Amino acid sequence: MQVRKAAIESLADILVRQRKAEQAMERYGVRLDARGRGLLHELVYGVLRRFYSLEADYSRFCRSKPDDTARMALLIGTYQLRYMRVPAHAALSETVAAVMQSNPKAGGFVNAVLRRVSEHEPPQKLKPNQRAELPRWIYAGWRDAFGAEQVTACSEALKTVPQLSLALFTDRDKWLEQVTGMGIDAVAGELTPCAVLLPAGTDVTTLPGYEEGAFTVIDQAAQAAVMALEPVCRNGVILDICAAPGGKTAMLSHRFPEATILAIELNARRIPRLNENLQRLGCSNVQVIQADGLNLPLPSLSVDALLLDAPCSASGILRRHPDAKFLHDEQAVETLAALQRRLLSESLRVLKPDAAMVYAVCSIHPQENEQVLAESGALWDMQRRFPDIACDGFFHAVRCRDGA
Ligand SMILES: C[S@@+](CC[C@H](N)C(=O)[O-])C[C@H]1O[C@@H](n2cnc3c(N)ncnc32)[C@H](O)[C@@H]1O
Repeated sequence: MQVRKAAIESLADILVRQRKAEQAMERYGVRLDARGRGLLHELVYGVLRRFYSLEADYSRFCRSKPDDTARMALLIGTYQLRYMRVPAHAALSETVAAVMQSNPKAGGFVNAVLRRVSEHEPPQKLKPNQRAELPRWIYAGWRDAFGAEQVTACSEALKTVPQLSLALFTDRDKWLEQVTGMGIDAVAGELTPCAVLLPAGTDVTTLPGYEEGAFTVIDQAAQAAVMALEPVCRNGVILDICAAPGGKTAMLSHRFPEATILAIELNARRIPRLNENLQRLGCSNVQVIQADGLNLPLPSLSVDALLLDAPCSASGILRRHPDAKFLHDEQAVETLAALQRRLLSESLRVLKPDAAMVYAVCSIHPQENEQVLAESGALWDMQRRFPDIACDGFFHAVRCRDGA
């Protein structure tokens, strides 16, 4: 019951107060043991991944509009009935007991609605966005930009629990041999020469080489953006703008050991973790600088290569962060796109004329992709990867030298 109560409170934080899932679960799951936290994660992320069909499911049986607490309880109750192996009577009684702790009056209503859910099949008729488990505006935007078939393929991938994706800094074949010898199901990723995929839920700290910094956790589509940065001259300066928590910084550091990497991060609270990660991963050629990417502390035409991994709406990584569906709306995407354009313009200012540059975002909205680059005055070789089982959705673009 305590786990369901924490799930109701976490979901209210995310869906009503627009807080991030990780922060909400940290707050309400603090008194739970490891097993309880695992169940809390499953309930909260499961509901966020399947929100639209769950809502359509229980709403059929509501005669009045549930208040926020009852709504969260109905979501987790319906999720357990449809997707978990919890016996129906336990799902009902535990969820009702949890909601009664915060709102005793809602118990009878939640009980009655969940009972009816348990007695019926899921609804056959769902709107396209409900079937895709996407907000209407994302569904419509992607359908118009990429076609209905592509949205269906993306949405199926976004409903899944992602595998663990690593970038290895050591010999991949040898490492894979060692890990598979331990009975762990690991395979090489296809998008980069250092990518490895492991089953969802694998504890990275138990893998060989963790202590020695032999790998970092980073999706292989994001790795491909780093690999797209062309080699720079020895002793060159590479700027990594928007660097924390440092997955791409670490890759840059290992890929270009003779360069100096300047890792620029605005948010002071994210810098300790960035430093810790870089230290653990043995990145001795990185200098971390707290600065605003909109006002870089560097002269014009001074850097040899640059990676701009801009803040974005995270639409490509909804399977990892399903809360992002509820944290951004169309207006927020426009605001982010305006920021991305300004970061791009400042990046271009500090680049040497013939320098290499990659623009990257973990969103696939055209507004944050090609539309950001359209007025940059440069030509770009663009790559949009749609989310699938083996990788996140991601966009990166390499500046073409002859367009610079
Ligand atoms: C997409 S994340 C970067 C992920 C990172 N590159 C990695 O691979 O681990 C975006 C980061 O940009 C930072 N950021 C946002 N606005 C910024 C700005 N104006 N200047 C520099 N960093 C900024 C955020 O604090 C956040 O850490």
